[in-house]
Amino acid sequence: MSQPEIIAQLKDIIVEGKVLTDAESLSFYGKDWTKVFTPAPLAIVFPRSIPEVQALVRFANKHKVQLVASGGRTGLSGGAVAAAGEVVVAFDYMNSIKDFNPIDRTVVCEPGVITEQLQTFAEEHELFYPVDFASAGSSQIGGNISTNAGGIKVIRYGMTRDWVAGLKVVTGTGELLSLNKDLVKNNTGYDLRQLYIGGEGTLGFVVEATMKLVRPPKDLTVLLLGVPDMSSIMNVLNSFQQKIDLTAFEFFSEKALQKVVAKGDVQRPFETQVDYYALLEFECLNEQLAEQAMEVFELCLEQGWVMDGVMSQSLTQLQNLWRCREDISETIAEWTPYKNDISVIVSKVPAFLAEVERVVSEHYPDFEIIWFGHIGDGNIHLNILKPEQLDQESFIEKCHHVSQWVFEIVEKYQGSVSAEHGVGLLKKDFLQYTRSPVEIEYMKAIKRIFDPNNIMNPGKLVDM
Ligand SMILES: O=C(O)CC[C@@H](O)C(=O)O
Ligand SMILES: [Zn+2]
Repeated sequence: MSQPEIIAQLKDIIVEGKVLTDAESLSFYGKDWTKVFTPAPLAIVFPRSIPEVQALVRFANKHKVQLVASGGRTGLSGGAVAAAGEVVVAFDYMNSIKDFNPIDRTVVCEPGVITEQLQTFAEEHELFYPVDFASAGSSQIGGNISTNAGGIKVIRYGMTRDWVAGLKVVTGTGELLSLNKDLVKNNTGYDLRQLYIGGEGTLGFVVEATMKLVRPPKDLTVLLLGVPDMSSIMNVLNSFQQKIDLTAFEFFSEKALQKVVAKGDVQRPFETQVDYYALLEFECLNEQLAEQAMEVFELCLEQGWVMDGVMSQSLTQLQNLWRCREDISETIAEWTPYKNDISVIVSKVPAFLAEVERVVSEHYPDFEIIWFGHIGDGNIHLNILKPEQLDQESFIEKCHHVSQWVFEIVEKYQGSVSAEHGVGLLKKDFLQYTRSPVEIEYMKAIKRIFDPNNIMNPGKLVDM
């Protein structure tokens, strides 16, 4: 079937929604936040109902049309990129909250519901949706599920996976499956829901999700601490965790802070300049907890693990302190950074970091390195900034080369080459540092079952 014929047929299938083929839309919907791939989709379709999605998948199977699911496209691994004539399936019009069940504390969402929309809905009902990250204002629930989004509260609340009570999916053959039926207890064999969470759209589309909510945290307080070196950060984490249940424990380097402050919207938390900063958050429920936090803070000062610090006294101050950390990714985007999103178990972080630091400073002597991340759950974001005079291609080639050294350390420590951003196109070549060859074969076999014609986000995660 010719391309104009495919487009004409798409318009017949997506009756209620719309189909776009203009150059601007193709470019806009064909890329995510990686920005390194050149978008080249055939068309963008906007279904409005599950039957439309099913009809689309059946048509795509018949004519071997490749489909790429598209949410807010805030991904950082190229998982939602359409660079090879695919049809992008955007869920922007399947964006309503369909049901709320206060007894079960669940919300039924269409895939295009924006994360912030769900967070606000939960707040309006005196509840809380805890998966949070800087792109919550544009990312969509369907995308969050397909990438198993993490974010800044994982240490306390886990990843998106922990908040999915049930899923409706359309498989790669157009079958509609209702997975887990929102049950808390359901021991009836393989939990297929879990395959779609983090499946990066390679097994089919998430077309409805029942998300869990929880009681909101009370009296959140942030402590931002200046820390002389990476190993001290872990001592700080251990000292606080012995006494207080934390809702977040993040870190970033002085370089990262400098970039954010230079933008002009955020102020330095305190005058003292140190190499690293730890941001920790907890529910300051009573006087006793506040005193305990101060005691641990003083202990850390005495030990030389902390050089200076500030504790939030108001919601505004808490939000401003958070911006020192949350604004980093967007701020450094203008340097087209090469991103590493790596993790190990928390107890291995100090030794792991020491080795990665050594390799990075040896192999990137001339590049600016920005360290930050969710160190409390073992996840480090290592961003290498592109020098202005270096062209994009040579930069990526050099970074790819150094990545292998980093990933060898990841493998040695049994860590992950993608802690939360997903594999997509960017990390596909490095999957074997975290997954064994047999595991990868099983993954491919699973894909063949759900998507026998390899039409669902082909070329992402694994090559078939
Ligand atoms: O840009 C990055 O490398 C990380 C983005 C995001 O996961 C964050 O933690 O801010
Ligand atoms: Zn992150």
